[in-house]
Amino acid sequence: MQLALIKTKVCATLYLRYLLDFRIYQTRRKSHDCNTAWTVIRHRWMKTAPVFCTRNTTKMFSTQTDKESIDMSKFPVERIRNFSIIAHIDHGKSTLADRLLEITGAITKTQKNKQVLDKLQVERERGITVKAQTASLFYEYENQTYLLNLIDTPGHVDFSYEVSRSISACQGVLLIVDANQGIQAQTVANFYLAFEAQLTIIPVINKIDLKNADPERVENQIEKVFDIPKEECIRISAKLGTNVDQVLQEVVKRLPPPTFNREDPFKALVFDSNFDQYRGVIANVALFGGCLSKGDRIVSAHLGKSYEVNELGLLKPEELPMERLYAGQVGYVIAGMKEVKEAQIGDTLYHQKHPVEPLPGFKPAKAMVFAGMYPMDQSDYSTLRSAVEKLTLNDSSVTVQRDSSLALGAGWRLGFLGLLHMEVFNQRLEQEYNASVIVTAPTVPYKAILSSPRLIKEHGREEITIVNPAQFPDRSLVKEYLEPMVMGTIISPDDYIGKIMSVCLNRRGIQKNMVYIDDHRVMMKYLFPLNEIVVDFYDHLKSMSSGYASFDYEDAGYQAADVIRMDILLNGKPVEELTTIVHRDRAYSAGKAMCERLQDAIPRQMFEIAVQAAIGSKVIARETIKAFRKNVLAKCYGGDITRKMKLLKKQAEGKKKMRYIGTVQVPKDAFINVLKRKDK
Ligand SMILES: Nc1nc2c(ncn2[C@@H]2O[C@H](COP(=O)(O)OP(=O)(O)OP(=O)(O)O)[C@@H](O)[C@H]2O)c(=O)[nH]1
Repeated sequence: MQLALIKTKVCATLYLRYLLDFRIYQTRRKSHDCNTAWTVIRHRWMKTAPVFCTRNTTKMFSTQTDKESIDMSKFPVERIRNFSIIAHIDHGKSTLADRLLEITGAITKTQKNKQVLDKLQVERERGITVKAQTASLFYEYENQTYLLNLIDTPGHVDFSYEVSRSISACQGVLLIVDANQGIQAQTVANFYLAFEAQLTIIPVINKIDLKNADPERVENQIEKVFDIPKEECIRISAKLGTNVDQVLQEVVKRLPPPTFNREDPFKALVFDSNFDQYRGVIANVALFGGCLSKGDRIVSAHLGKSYEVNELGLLKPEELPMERLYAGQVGYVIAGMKEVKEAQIGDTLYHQKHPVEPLPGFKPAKAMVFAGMYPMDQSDYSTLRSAVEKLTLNDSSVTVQRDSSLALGAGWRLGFLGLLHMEVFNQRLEQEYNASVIVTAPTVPYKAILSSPRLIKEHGREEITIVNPAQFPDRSLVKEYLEPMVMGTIISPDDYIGKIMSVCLNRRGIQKNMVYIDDHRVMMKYLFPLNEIVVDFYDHLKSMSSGYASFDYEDAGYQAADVIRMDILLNGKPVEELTTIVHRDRAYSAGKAMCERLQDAIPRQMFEIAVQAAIGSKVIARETIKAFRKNVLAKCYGGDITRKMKLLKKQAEGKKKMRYIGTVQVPKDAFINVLKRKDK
């Protein structure tokens, strides 16, 4: 009795302290935003309250720890919500995810926890999500505990396949739109991914705390472009926490629970996978039926290999081992897989004894950008090889092929999902493995329909894919070349329409559609050859529109193209790494521009350098890099002109000889810089 009295007294004191805290917090922030303040207070309360309160009181303030004891075998599927956050880059997915984790008590609110779901160093530095992360959150709503599985998705076009797989593990999505920037190209692309998967979409307008925020305008855009009534939008500030609690409530109210059955045979979708040095592959899975226990034998549908489950559990976001996972839940599985290639994103897992139809939508990652990668110093080859091997263990979407070049030595030809993917890979090599590499200009995969019986026999088929321009077959051996196309979406303020159209035309873009999404912003659809946009199109678009235009693209298959191979010769010797594939109509201008850029990029040397662009044996452009010239006449004061002429002639002969035997030093960064174009 006395103990109960003490407990009540302490609780009352604490309560008063927190009320006081609440006032102080509000005044300090000079804001009247009760929700934000309440979130902070509630969080502090949650940390101390369980010590003093009875179980019923604690239930009001859900903590993660007491939920760990929940018996998942009895947890009803109706109280599970699987959802994803999708948005244009930088619209605040990771920040909102962090807030949701804080509210549900999965993490504490400290500065260190910024971007908890963005685990890679490059992610935190660049502020982009590269690998999707998952967290299971327990949330208390109307005296019921809900299990909310949040799947954070990457925000860049390069990773749209991962986004599509994450989405297929969900029943609904939060579509985040920045209250200042409004709908951007990637918002549209992500919306359609969710819409086509028939998911419930909750539009969330973020960053309402910004001075230039105009949530009203964004709501109108959402209504116009996506046909979602503007009343359904939730206005939040993920940074301050404003209305974030409402987001969780709406997730519970609006999203349907998964409809999967525990009695069905076990079936799970792999929507992400990571490699752990000590434990092997950790596959993130969503259970579409049945249940999975430790020790079960499972099979991956794509490779048909079988494994024994060593460990499984929930992600909160750290791993929480469990004995079993049930239909409707999302978690991780460790089953002795040695490479991420064994747990490919989109693959299906099933019980060895109960085979099932694989889930639809699986496609192996498709590399869209290829580049050569060589060690800066050939003696570092083996160190770099082990670094590349380790990184590719963790990223199944990178394709690796051995390659070697006269100028750069032994290396690899790597295939990436896109340019950002390639840059991130390089950055990780440098940061995590301290490797320094030379990367050649990226190219896209072309196709050729062969006509030469010899080549058809050699390849065993008529259609071949060419990922290295140096291996581009000659026109005379080919019926037709095909190039990869993409459907691009550009959203921009209408002030820049003229400039954007001329750049798109310059890049062989064909306009397919143009609509106003509000009074000043326009959305344009263009069909582009991938090659034209892969290197620097987005940078140009951004700079010409003062950063306002956004761009996204999706695969649009292959199309016949009149493309040819252009070689670059330095003093008559072809440099394989600079060979490119260009459209015939642009060969002259591209060749001239390449020569000019190389002239700037290659420093003057002791002998003259002829920089030439050639198609077959025909030289189409030429620039000359003048030699350094020692003043051989310095010591001739006055005197006979014939002596001077003799000295100059001797010098010229020496240079000529040197030109044939000397090797041209090409700076390493020239290999990528020469391909960047200047659009007018
Ligand atoms: N003012 C303000 N800034 C915000 C808010 N939410 C996010 N930000 C900021 O916006 C920037 C981008 O936020 P992120 O959460 O990294 O965005 P993201 O969508 O996860 O980005 P990607 O992972 O690259 O797709 C960060 O600098 C955040 O601090 C908000 O509500 N208000």
